[in-house]
Amino acid sequence: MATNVDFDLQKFRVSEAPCTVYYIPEFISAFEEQMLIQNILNAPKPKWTQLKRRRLQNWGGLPHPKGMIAETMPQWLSSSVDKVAQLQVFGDNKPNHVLINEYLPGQGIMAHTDGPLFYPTVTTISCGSHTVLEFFKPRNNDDLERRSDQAESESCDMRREVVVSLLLEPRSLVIVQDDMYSQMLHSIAERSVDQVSSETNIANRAACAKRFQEDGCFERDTRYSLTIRHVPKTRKFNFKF
Ligand SMILES: O=C(O)CCC(=O)C(=O)O
Ligand SMILES: [Fe+2]
Repeated sequence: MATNVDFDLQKFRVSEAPCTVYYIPEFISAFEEQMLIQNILNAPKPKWTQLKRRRLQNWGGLPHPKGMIAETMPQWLSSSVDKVAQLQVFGDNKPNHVLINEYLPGQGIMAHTDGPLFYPTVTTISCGSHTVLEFFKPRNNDDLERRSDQAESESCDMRREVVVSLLLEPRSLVIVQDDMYSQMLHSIAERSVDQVSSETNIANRAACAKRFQEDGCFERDTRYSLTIRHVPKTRKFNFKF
């Protein structure tokens, strides 16, 4: 997909979802996808953070309310980050943080919000497999405070009603902003097969490949997601002796 200043993002707006979601299929090529997966898997072992039910890599620094100590992005990641930056969804800011999640079939992420640190924009490139990202209304104000690290330690997944779902195909980019970012929780169910039908209320289904237009069950493969965001507060590392 070519990206330039004349690129019309509005064409990719998911009008069936609350404000605001953009979904761009085939945002990266199959070659770029393979290179990303290869580099993710070649990262040094200490780059992985092992959670109870999935593992992740943090690039660009560790986000912190007091400011992120910024680290240079590796070359293999910066071309994808630049491609997203060209869409200008972060205004004049350049995205400076990438969280990479690995999901084996059957793995997911509990309902959470990404919090005020990155508001109002979060963008995600999917590699290796499709998945279904589900959005929920919060049950109360505390619910909106749930971060993914807290959600991870929750023992039971208290059911909420799905408001809307997005089908994220491999090589796609999804952009979530505004109320959809701040007023709803999102999660990926721990399933190895996703059922797609009119009942599953997938807001971007019309924008997906032909195979997803027919009702059916779709097996997940291993998925790597690159969540690319802008952390406004950064600081230099201080040595304290
Ligand atoms: O893997 C995804 O698409 C979602 C990841 C996510 O929600 C997060 O890391 O906060
Ligand atoms: Fe998230």
